[in-house]
Amino acid sequence: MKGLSNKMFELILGSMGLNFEDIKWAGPKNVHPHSQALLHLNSYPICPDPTRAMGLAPHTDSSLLTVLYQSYSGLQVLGEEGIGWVPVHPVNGALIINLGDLMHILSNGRFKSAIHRAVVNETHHRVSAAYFYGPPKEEKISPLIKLIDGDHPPLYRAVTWKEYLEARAAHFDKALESIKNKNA
Ligand SMILES: O=C(O)CCC(=O)C(=O)O
Ligand SMILES: [Fe+2]
Repeated sequence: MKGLSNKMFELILGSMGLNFEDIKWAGPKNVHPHSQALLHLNSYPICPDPTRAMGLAPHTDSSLLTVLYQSYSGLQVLGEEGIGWVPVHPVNGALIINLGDLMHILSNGRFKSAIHRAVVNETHHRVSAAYFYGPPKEEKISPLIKLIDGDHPPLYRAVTWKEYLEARAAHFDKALESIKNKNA
């Protein structure tokens, strides 16, 4: 899981013309980043009336990225501008990659964290496993210096993963807003 997450992170950085050398804690190229991760196991029992229950309420993940396995359909992602909830169905042998708020901050908003939720169903006990991948505890995450210029000021102040989780506890879905630079 860690190897896959490192690779995904490297590819995402690459798409912005960057690599691990641009991230202090990630270390030089070809050396694995000193990341940390958390595993969440979710269980959603069969529900006789899914219209009256929510599996997991809408949220963004706080991680840099999340690798998600789901046993049965139920994950939904909120599309942009009136598209509404889009189901993400499981594909045999495939995992889902969700971008989290720390990636949103690190990329200075180029990569948006995805709002998603999980719904329950009448026929299947559903399980999912979410592997949250992020920086080491003490490392501050801020918009990467190479993505900042006169036209692109840093949108967010620097936070550790722990500090960001504290902002989430205090501000819920307004956490990203709460660490936004005033002049940005
Ligand atoms: O059960 C799912 O598909 C979603 C799980 C999830 O979003 C989470 O654990 O953060
Ligand atoms: Fe999530």
